[in-house]
Amino acid sequence: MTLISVIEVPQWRSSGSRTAERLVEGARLLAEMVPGGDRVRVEVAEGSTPAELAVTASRVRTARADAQGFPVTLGGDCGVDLEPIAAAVRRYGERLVVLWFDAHGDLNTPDTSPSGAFHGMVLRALTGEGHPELLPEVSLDPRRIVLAGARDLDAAEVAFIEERGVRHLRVEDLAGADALLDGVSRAGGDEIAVYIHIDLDVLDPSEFTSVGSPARGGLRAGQLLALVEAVAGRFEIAGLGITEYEPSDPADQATLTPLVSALVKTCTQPH
Ligand SMILES: NC(=[NH2+])NCCC[C@H](N)C(=O)O
Repeated sequence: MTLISVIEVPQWRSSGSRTAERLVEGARLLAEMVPGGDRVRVEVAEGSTPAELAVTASRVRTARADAQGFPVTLGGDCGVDLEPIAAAVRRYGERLVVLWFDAHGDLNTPDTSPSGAFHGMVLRALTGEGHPELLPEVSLDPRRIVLAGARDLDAAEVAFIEERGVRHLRVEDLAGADALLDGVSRAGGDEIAVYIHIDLDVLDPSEFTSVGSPARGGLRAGQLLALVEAVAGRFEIAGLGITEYEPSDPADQATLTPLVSALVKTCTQPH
C-alpha cells in the first residue's frame, strides 16, 4: 500500500468569498476523511498580502520536504496548491501535466483579477506570471495545463487559454472520460505524471453547495470520481489537492466523505 502524506492547509485569506473563514473547518473535515497516512497541519500566516501568503507557502514546502508518501494537500482555498504543484514541476519538469478540476480558471493576474483574491490567480502564478513573491522557481508551461469543468471564466482568462494553448474541457466534454484522457495525453506525451487539483466548486450546486463561489452546470460527484479513476488508471499521479470546502450543509459532508476517500484510494492504487 502506498504511504500517504496528508498536508492540511487551513488558508482562507486568499479566497474572495464572504464566508471564506469556513475553509478552516473545511480543511479539518477534509483531513479527517483521508484514511491513514502521516499528517501535518500547516500553520497559516496572518494576513493576505503576497508576502504573507508566501510565508504559508514556504511552510507547506517545509512540511512536504519532511513527508515521505504520496502528497495529498487539503485546503483551504485553491491557493494552497501553489507549493505542492511547484514542487511537482521541480520534480517532474516537462513530464508534469496539471489537471485542474474547477468551475473557474484561476488564471488571472493582479492586473486582470476582478476580486484581487489570490485563489483566482494561483494557476497563472504557476506559469510564472503574477505577484513576484508568489512565483515558482520553475514555471509550468501553459500547454501542460488541462482545465476540466471550468464554466465561469473572466475575459482575460479566456484570452490566456486561447493564446497560450491551455487545454479546456467543458462539462459537456466530460460525459465520459475519453476526451479527458486524450487531452491529458496530448498535453504531456508518453511518460507523464499528472497532478490532480480539485476545487469542489467543479461539482454542480444541485448536489454540493458548500463552496464560496458556486457556478451552475457542474459535474456530479460520481462523475468526478469516475473521471479521476480513468486518469489514475492510465497515468502516474504526482499528487492530489482538494480545496474550497466551506461546510454549510450536513448533506454535503455526507457526499464528500466517501468521495474523498475514494479519490485518495484511486490516486494511490498500484499500477
Ligand atoms: N478558486 C476559485 N473559487 N476561484 C474564484 C475566482 C473568481 C474570479 N475569477 C476571480 O478571479 O476572482
